[in-house]
Amino acid sequence: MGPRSTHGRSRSLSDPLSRALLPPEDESPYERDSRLQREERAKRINDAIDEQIKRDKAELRRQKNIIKVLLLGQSESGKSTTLKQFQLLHTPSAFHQERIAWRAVIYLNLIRSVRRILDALVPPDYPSVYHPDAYTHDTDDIDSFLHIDGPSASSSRSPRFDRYVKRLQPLLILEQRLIHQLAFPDEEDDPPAADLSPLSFPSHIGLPVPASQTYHTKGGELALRPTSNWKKSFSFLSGNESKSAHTGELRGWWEDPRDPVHVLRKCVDGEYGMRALWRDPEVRSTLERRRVRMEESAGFYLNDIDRITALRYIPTDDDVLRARLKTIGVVEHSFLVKGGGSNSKDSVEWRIYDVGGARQQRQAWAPYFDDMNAIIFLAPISAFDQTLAEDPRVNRLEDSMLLWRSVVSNKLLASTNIILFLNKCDLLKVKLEAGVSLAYHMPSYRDRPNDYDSVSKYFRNKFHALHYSHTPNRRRELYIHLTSVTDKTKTSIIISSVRDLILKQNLQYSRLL
Ligand SMILES: Nc1nc2c(ncn2[C@@H]2O[C@H](COP(=O)(O)OP(=O)(O)OP(=O)(O)O)[C@@H](O)[C@H]2O)c(=O)[nH]1
Ligand SMILES: [Mg+2]
Repeated sequence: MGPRSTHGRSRSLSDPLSRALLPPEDESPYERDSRLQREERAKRINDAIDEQIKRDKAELRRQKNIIKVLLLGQSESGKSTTLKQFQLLHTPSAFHQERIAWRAVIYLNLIRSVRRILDALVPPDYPSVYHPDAYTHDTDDIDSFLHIDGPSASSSRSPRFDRYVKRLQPLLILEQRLIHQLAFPDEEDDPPAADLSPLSFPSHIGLPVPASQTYHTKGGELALRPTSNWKKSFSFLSGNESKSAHTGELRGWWEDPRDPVHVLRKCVDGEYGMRALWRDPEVRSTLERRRVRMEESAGFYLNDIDRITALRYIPTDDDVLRARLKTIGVVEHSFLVKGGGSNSKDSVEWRIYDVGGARQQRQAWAPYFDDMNAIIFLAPISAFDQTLAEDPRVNRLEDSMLLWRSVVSNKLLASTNIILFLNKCDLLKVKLEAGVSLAYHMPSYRDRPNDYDSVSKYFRNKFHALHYSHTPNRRRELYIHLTSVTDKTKTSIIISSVRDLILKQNLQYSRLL
């Protein structure tokens, strides 16, 4: 069992019958009363049928010992990371086997961070530096980011930005090659070199192939459909895994000159290499001035450049949990857990559904609403000063709250258990300690203390109150956890308790039937 895609079951929103069912215009008061009574009776019958269908479904699931859990929340809230934690806990050997496949995603995350830094450093009126022609400029004629932004602007003319771009350009070409390899794992060869240019950075990757159903890179972020077989490309040691006849040593990708690790390694050292870029104090201060906090961005590996670019690098569990690959569509992952059925010896099949959280992806959620045992909703509370990637006018926390309100008020979910993860608490702590003020971004916080305990308590109460005032089912208990789902140890404890809770509620519910 493993991830598989599920197709959307669409629900028609328009009702062509409703106009035909409007009451006649010349209806008498008596006719109106009896019509309303008829309609009321019909509604009661209808509701009873709906309820019965739901019970039948639940009963069928119970007999088959299936538990279904839906992960919801905005993009980058941590849904896929939570799914990885479930996998790590219940199918650890499969998770470990797949670690190697994440190498390519982690390389791509690292390159994306480099590209984001270069994007942030590019001066507003800079010529199209990412265009290949830009590299023919006499670098001394081009103002650097240091020159344009800094107070000493008029005194220094440094071409450092251009030197970084030039030095790191092979990474940007490698990025396209990796995307192609992940998107088309069945192709033996690299795309022809001619396909790799011209490059159009920073915000739109010039793809070497026509836009495909398999993946997209809007905003420079890679996303793969669940049907894509991307793990295949990097799942083995370069296809030529073998033992050396002389030494008996394992031979792998590091011996393949075309492996991406070699290009990466060439870009690490030197005055304008990756390591120097990230350590450059002037780069850091420009990032700070422009309020770009790389440490809190998804897929952050800049503090691990040497380890990640080592010849024989194999991702650790933590690396895989931190890897960022945006979800599109719906991914289903299932596994068996011993015990917990109505008979304690039974195995229960768990099916976890991980959806895409970006705004364009949310219409795929509703068809899954009427058939779930529980929902785990993730709200990243560190995001109070950030805006959505898909719409920079919308504050992320505000979006999370609106989403939360619409989920808890949804009638289809009235009898579904809801567990709330107030996530990214590690980042929240760091942010508050760095002095970022919640009240500045959320005036309703007023003059309360800007420390982790007060802020997390405030959010807990806020989300709880939204549930209380909008739920159609006041008897539904809400369970709230403060989480950092990239933390393996803490999250495994939370997941175990969530799992036991869902099982208990499922048994209680089935006893009521
Ligand atoms: N530091 C930190 N990073 C986190 C936490 N939760 C998730 N992340 C990281 O945030 C990024 C986004 O997480 P995902 O799990 O991919 O988010 P998602 O909700 O699946 O996003 P979509 O697929 O776009 O809907 C990943 O790089 C995660 O490793 C957390 O609690 N703390
Ligand atoms: Mg995801």
